[in-house]
Amino acid sequence: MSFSRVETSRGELRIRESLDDLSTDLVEYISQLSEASVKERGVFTIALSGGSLIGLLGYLCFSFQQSMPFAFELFLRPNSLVKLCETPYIKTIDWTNWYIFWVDERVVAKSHADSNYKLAKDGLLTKVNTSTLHLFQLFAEKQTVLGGSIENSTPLKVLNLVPLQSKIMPSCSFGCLVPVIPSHVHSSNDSVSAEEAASEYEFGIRQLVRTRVISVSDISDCPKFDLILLGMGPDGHVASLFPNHSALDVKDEWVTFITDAPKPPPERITFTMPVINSASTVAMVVTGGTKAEAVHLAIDDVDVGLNPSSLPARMVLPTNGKLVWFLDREAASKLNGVEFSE
Ligand SMILES: O=C1O[C@H](COP(=O)(O)O)[C@@H](O)[C@H](O)[C@H]1O
Repeated sequence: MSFSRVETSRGELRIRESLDDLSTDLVEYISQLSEASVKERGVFTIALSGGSLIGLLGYLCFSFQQSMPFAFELFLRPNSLVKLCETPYIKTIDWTNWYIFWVDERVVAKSHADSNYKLAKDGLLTKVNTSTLHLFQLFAEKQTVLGGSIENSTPLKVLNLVPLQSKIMPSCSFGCLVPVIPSHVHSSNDSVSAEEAASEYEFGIRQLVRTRVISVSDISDCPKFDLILLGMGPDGHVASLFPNHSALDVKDEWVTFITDAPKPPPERITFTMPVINSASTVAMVVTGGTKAEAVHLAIDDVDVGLNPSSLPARMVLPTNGKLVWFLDREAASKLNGVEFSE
């Protein structure tokens, strides 16, 4: 089985043979959502989880770097334009219009190895910024040699970087060149208690809903993120919503806190289930055989027992949005009716 895509009552299943294929598919999916959202509303609001998910997003940076050599080819031989405009080379992401949030955060310093912010910063945000910085530096060097001006550089236009350039580096000062705009990165306060961090984080989100950076749900007052990316633990927890925990019952808050997570560290803040289920799209990204049983219980038509909160992942079902599962072969191995060829 190389790739299987199945519609179920528990969302769309996208099952890939290898982690590489899964990562490519996930990144392609995110860039399509980002493009559609930026076209429609001018922004893309994405909430990240921590854990193994972040490693799978690395291709977001790679696909960007991959386009660079072709940009150079175009720069030196303008008639290669057609080739560069073909996918996947034109597939770039409008990072400046991304607004980034965290679905959950561990209450530790931002520099701590357990911090979900640090994980995404090191594994994604810094890499994106470094790639772009290199791209601009290389173009600028070439332009100087050829006596041109970087402002009119065709590669920048083709790679859709001209708006970025005028927005954040009108003076061509590379020092401040970062495509992911720092003020669009909304992480929680790491110097206060879990309770305060949750309420501050919710307050910040409320401001952005008020100014319509984040949309509002059509059926409640909840924020409607364009995309919420969720991982899942082997126990079926999502975000920092653990099985049978009272945080699963919180309905009147957007962000809550816990001090007794069964998985360390114990203190965490997390989006509540109503916020998760108000997103336009929720992507559940699950890999590895240790999660196969939870995947089966969360997706298949089975009786999970009396209490739905025994499996938080099964409670994820956007009310007015889309649920998509990105699974590798191992994670999908216990699903009913999915056949794998050798
Ligand atoms: O503790 C957490 O765990 C989940 C799942 O992590 P994984 O490493 O098993 O993929 C993660 O989604 C969540 O953000 C994190 O805080």
